[in-house]
Amino acid sequence: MNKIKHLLARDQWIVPFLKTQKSGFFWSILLNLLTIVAASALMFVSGYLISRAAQRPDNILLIYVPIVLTRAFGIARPIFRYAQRLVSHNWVLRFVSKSRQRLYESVASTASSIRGRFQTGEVLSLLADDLDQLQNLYLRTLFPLGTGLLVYLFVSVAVGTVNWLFMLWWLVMLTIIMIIVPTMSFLMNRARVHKQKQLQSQLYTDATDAVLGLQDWVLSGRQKDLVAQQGYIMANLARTKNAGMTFGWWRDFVLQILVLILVITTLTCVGWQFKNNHMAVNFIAAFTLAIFPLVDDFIGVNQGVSEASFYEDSIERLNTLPLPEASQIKTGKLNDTTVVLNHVTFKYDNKKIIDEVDLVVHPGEKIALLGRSGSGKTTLLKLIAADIAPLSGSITIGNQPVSKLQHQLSTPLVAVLDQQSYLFNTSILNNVRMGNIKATDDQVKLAIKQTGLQPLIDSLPNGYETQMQEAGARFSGGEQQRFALARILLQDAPIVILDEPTVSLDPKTEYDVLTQIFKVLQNRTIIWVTHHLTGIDYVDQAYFLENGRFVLADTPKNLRKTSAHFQQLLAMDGIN
Ligand SMILES: Nc1ncnc2c1ncn2[C@@H]1O[C@H](COP(=O)(O)OP(=O)(O)OP(=O)(O)O)[C@@H](O)[C@H]1O
Repeated sequence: MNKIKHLLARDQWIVPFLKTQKSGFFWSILLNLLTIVAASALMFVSGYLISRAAQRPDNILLIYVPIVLTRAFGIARPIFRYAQRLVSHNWVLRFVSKSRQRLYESVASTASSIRGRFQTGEVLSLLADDLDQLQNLYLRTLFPLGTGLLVYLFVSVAVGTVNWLFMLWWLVMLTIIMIIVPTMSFLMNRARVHKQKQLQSQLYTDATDAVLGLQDWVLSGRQKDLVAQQGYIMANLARTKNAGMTFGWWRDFVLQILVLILVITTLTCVGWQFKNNHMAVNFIAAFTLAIFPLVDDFIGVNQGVSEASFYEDSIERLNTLPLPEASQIKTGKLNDTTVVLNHVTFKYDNKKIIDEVDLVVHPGEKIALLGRSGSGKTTLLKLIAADIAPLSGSITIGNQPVSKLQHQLSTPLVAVLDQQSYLFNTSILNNVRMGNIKATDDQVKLAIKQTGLQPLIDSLPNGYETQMQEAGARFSGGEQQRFALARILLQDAPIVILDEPTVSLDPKTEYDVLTQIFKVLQNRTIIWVTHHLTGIDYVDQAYFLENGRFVLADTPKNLRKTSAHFQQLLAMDGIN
């Protein structure tokens, strides 16, 4: 329980939404209460009517009024139920829609840092599973719990009007049914729920891993091992779920017994209370029958509270995500786009990756970052893109800290073209338009033309409407990168980061794509990480990074003359 309190105290997903959407929550609980009251009243009046109709009526009104009331409550109950469903589902769908949007923003705006902390499967699990859990938190736990507490008060007062001793008995029984049993079942169920969530998450992670590495499994002839591995987790998950269902069955059975005790004692007590009153005898069946509609609510509260452990983990995991800064107010455009790194240091797990680096990149300047694998090139890019923050030193663009800037501008400041462009199974136009969804068809077509793709488009029977197929499989690697470049053109970001965008291409295509990139981005700042020297003459400065420090920096022209290392690399790449 302390854990839940602690979680809710620093929660950024549930509590803020509840605070802004109080009225919907209130109406849902009120309508739920009215539904239960109408159902209970219907049974009460029906019980009275059945008993009363067995006696000779002194006055026809004694029969007629209950008949009208039975009709009224019979109609009111489904109406309240329907209205409650509308309000609660509308409320919850709004929550899910807002949360999904926030989750996507959070993942998109800090993709690199998320990639460092979560595996792809975990992110999928967050998207698919945890938000569904939170949807259930409202529908299955918070709404029934809110109504349950109101019913608790309402019934106690109603019973108190008949007999205060009997009210005490009801209070004891309701406390057991609505507080003690749910709390116990929550505590008993917790470990199992935790295990189920872990298995579910592992299933997502392993399945993602398996899909990404499917080719390797097939090539190594270990398909059976793959199936066995997944099967083992699935069987384990199914066992845990079955255990949960058995637990739920027993809990509901105990509840039914408790309700039965309540019904029998009510029957006895009401019978005793009215034993000397010929007229009031008719209320015995009425009081007893009125209890049954309450049972659904009692059981609902119990189920909801038992499942609360599911939400615990989901809330915790969602709260470990960074806040989506993209939703902050966006203002203006930056005039000066000089990038300045001043004594920047960065560590991963106490290992210094970037060590007191200084760098100035002027607007429109093109630089290349070279160095051995693991020397810190990508880390430097992430620092400039504000995906990670330096341990010490500062990174500014136009004299403003990059961490604040990236999300405050109305147009993106930094665009990234990396090794693998993300293309989707939709038309060419739609894929490129993702760079700027406000772009007109003509602007998208112009961007595609600038990247040298017009002859390809002209050769396709469906032209711009050609479907790219999953991950852009319809096109070659070089063509895919050109489409990604067209997106960047639409983005209009003054600084473009190139993280080995041509690494998977053959030398000729690599050179052609790089030529196109530097041609169409000639007015923008380019920071390019590369291992190859193909296209190196397009940059103004080349920086060599070693152990997190620049060990060499000059124009390619000078390096050709002065650096034996550079000459060696040129020779390795077959460049004169
Ligand atoms: N999320 C991370 N957590 C811990 N260590 C990391 C993380 N990302 C990178 N590193 C480590 O930081 C060092 C620098 O990594 P980085 O990706 O910046 O190198 P790189 O020069 O871009 O390498 P490559 O050319 O192979 O892409 C490496 O030793 C790497 O193992």
